[in-house]
Amino acid sequence: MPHRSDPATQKIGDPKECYQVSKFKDDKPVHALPKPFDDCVDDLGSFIKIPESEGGKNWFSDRHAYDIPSGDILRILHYPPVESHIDDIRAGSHTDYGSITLVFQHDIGGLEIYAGRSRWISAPVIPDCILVNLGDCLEFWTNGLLKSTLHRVVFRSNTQSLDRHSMVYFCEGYDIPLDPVPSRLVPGDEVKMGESGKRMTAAEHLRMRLDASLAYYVNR
Ligand SMILES: O=C(O)CCC(=O)C(=O)O
Ligand SMILES: [Fe+2]
Repeated sequence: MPHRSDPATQKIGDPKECYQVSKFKDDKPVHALPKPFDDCVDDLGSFIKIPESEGGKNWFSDRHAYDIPSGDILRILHYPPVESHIDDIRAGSHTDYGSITLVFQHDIGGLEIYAGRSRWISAPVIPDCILVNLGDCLEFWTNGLLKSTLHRVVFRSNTQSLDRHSMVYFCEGYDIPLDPVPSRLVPGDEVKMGESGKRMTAAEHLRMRLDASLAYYVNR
């Protein structure tokens, strides 16, 4: 089913295809968190200064432990070349839904990050580098101190006729409330409520965003 990254404005889906791998279970192959993520979650906890009595530097890694349920996905993307296209967009503007996203680009660029005031800046392909995007859950957990990055993928005139490939690892929480973390650096302690009347969780947020991006096709 075509996927609309920007369901509010896109009529048809993104001109792209992808293959997604979720965590394997019960002795079937499993995907551990990529090393860069493992290496940085503890630092994030220290940076936010969560008291040790409240989970401290392990606050984030505890919520991304491998053996608890999560919606983690490895998405393998192929953006085919197009002869003529309606607009210049290979993937519509969107934020990612989870905590952080690791983007592995290869050769063909096109990823752009929204810099405010209608300006988009290019996130070029840097050899051997992984681009890290912050997602919605991190914005909720830090009550807006860290921003979920609006981004998109565009055609470049010199590479429009070429295939583009990328791999993206989405770190998603699951049954984890999206309340602000207990830190003096994070303003407010308001609890975010979900549609069920219970505290909104990362899984519920993920479901809502996925439903919104696919609703057009389901309701047609
Ligand atoms: O292909 C890329 O470089 C980014 C893709 C992306 O932002 C996404 O799938 O959420
Ligand atoms: Fe994205």
